[in-house]
Amino acid sequence: MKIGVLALQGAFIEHIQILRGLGVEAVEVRLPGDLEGLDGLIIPGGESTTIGKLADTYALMSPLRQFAADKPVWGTCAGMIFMARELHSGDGHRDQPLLGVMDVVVERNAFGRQVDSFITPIDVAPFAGEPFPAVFIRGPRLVEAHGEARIIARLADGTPVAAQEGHWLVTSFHPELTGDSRFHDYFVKMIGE
Ligand SMILES: NC(=O)CC[C@H](N)C(=O)O
Repeated sequence: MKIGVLALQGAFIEHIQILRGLGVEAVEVRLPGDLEGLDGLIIPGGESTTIGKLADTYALMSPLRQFAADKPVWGTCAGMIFMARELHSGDGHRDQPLLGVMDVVVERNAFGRQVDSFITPIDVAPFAGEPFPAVFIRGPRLVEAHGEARIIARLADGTPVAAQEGHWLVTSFHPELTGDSRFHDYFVKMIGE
C-alpha cells in the first residue's frame, strides 16, 4: 500500500512520519504525476487558502478530483475545508479554490484564533468508547452533513468535528500532532476495504 500526502504547504511531514511508523509507504505529492500508483491521499492541515491557490497553480485541481472520485482521501483541518462542497467563513472569504468533493458544509476558523488552540478528548464512533486526544488549531467546524456523509465524532458539547462519506474522511483537528495513530490506522483500513 502506498499513501500520498499533499505537500504544498502545512503539516505534511508529520502525516508521513506516522504512516511510516505504521509500516506504510508514504510519499509527498506536489505535481499531478505524483498521484500515479497511490492507494490513498491525505490532505494536511495548514492554510486552506494557500493550499487551494497552490493546487490551482500546479494544475492539481482536476487530477485531485479525478483521484478522489474512486480513491480514499482524508482531509485534516485545512484539508477538511479544501474537500468540502461549501464553505462558510466568519471573515467573508468564500471565494477560495475548493476540491468540493465531500457533501459537507464547513465554517473556517470556528474555534477562534491561533492562541485559542486546545486539545480535548473526543468520542469517535469507530473507536468504541476510548476517547481520542483531538488537537484544534484554528480549525473548521462541520456545519452540515448531507446525503451519505455521516458525523463520526463530536465535541462534548455536541459540535460535529469529523465525518465520513464512503471513502472520504474529514477531521477538524490534527491526529498527526498526537502520539495516537488510531485515525491513521482507520484510514489505512478504509483503503484496504
Ligand atoms: N490548522 C489548520 O489547518 C488551520 C486551518 C486554517 N484556519 C484555514 O482556514 O485553512
